Amino acid sequence: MLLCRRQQLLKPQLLNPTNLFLRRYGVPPAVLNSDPRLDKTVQVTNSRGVNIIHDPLLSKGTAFSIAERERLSIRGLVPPRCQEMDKQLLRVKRNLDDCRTPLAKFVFLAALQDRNETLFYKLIINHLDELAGIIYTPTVGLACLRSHAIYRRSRGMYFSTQDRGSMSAMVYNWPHEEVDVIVVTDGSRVLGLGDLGCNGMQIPIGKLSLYVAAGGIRPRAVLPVVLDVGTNNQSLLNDPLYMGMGHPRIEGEEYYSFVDEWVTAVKSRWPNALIQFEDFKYPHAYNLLNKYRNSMTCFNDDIQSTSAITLAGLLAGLKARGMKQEDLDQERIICCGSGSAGVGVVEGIVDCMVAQGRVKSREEAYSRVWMMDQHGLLGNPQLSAEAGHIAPSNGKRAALDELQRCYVKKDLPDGLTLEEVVERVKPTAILGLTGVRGVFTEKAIRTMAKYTEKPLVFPLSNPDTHAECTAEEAFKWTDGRAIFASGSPFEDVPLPNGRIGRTNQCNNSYSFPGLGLGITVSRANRVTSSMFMETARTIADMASPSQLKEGILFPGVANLRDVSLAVGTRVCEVAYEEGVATANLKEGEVLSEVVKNSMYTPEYVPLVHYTKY
Ligand SMILES: NC(=O)C1=CN([C@@H]2O[C@H](COP(=O)(O)OP(=O)(O)OC[C@H]3O[C@@H](n4cnc5c(N)ncnc54)[C@H](OP(=O)(O)O)[C@@H]3O)[C@@H](O)[C@H]2O)C=CC1
Ligand SMILES: CC(=O)C(=O)O
Ligand SMILES: [Mg+2]
Repeated sequence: MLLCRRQQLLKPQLLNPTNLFLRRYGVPPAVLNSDPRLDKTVQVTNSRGVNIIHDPLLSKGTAFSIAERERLSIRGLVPPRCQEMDKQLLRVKRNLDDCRTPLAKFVFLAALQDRNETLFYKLIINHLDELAGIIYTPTVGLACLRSHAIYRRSRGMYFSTQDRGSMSAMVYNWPHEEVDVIVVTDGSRVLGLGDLGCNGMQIPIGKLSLYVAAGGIRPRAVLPVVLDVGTNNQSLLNDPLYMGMGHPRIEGEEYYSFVDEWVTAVKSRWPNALIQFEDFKYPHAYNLLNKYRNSMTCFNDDIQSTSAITLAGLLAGLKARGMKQEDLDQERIICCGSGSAGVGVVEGIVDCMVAQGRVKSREEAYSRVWMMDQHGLLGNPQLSAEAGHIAPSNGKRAALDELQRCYVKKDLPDGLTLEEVVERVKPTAILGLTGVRGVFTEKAIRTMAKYTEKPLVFPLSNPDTHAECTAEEAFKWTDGRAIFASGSPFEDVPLPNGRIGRTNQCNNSYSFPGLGLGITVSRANRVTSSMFMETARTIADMASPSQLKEGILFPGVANLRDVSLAVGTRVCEVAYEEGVATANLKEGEVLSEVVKNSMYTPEYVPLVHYTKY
């Protein structure tokens, strides 16, 4: 039954409309020839009539030409005047501006995406700076919290505990044959908002919207997925509108075999698709990454691409202070948060220090980083006992895993507070990956600024309400000297002396779209560690000297497409250098051009109806 449906689907293709093609596909040349856009490519579809209007990947709203209306049987089904995209953009932007709240804008944009993806992406790309904060953090966080209340229409695929044993059939319910990128979450740690169960679906949708808008992946080749393994969020379980499974999360072997069934199903239909694991709680995030990274094309966004952009921030931060990128080992870095993102980030920093060759060993690199969790510093329990304290590791804290143990400081008492650690360590950089507002206290930041001329203050948690401190606080507590980067966007801060405290957004949205682009174009069969380090280096080199002088570390969000092109090209090169690329390059092809030309741009192309008899 499912296979029959699959066979019925004709893969829409972009083809050159030569006469031969027209004859082969039986489209009356007279109709096609009257289309003024025949010099462009055409898109062939087996849909017609109202189905075209209701298909967001095909619909053009009022922009169907008269010839198209004729040949697609939609004459009379749309208003008479053909309006090109510029008029449509004017209308949707006005409507968007009329929305009073960010959440209302989110709902409006989601509805537009569900009606007409071409127009949606054109609008997003034209106003990336303004709209990234709606379709992505911070507003997407609010949308996740309220997802069960604002739900309008389904997007993506849900695999739940009631689907065990059926997943390899279910994947054929997805209507598109080609899938390049899948973003999957189990909703267990959505941004800094905790367990939101299947409401977490807004995250894969938002990430994939950036894959398309910034990374140039084709809209029909992306698939957002939620694995609904239950939720431990009691208020969602109690809410009659909640749409997910109404039981607590499955754990242990049951959980891992559920994910395994899903992975097997997805790989059976789309063996080459890139899978991005997103917002899985610790330690599932690491366990899944370690289980699959060596056998398929996948990565964990929170662990690996967060590491890339944070490393980029530190490398650019060195240059902003007149140092060299190779001076990374000179930094003293406190990382608040030793979960998925925190450990991923510090591992990336250590990898880079080792690669730069200024430290003699990995152990020496560890000594430049101090890790904290909610119980304080990962330190030496024996020293706590000597100081008369009960160390958190003595009951309060779950046992540290292998990676976390590398960062334990033998010379400092376990469980020291941030203020105490800052006083002893005199850090040059402080990273926040806790998901907790207020972790960067005034005392800690002021003490840091006492010892460091230009402290790097990076409250990286999302959404903005969960950032460890605000931009205003960071600049106030450092007398305007901080170099500031946050996970969610903050406005620049006017300083008393007429200067402006520049803010940077340090979010994995700078890295994953380009990574996906490079991996897709090269058809890499593995995602390698070097891809992340090279992503960091590429982004770290993008700010101009004058921007760096002002404390600007990265190009603005409006330039995400350029960033993704640069990252995509470098990742593609790495894929060929490391022998994991499977796409054949033609003699004389320039990689940057290949990557650039492969990027999707939202334009209407003439539609041609064709049914295979
Ligand atoms: N900017 C970006 O691009 C990204 C930002 N993030 C953000 O990072 C945050 C954390 O994500 P993730 O690592 O996956 O989450 P985890 O739940 O895996 O880890 C959270 C960590 O923070 C620690 N923590 C909690 N409270 C405090 C506190 N008061 N002081 C110090 N540490 C504390 C926890 O300690 P304990 O184990 O003791 O509870 C744990 O180690 C989220 O808010 C997320 O939005 C994530 C990915 C990308
Ligand atoms: C940005 C991101 O991936 C997170 O906050 O989880
Ligand atoms: Mg995430």
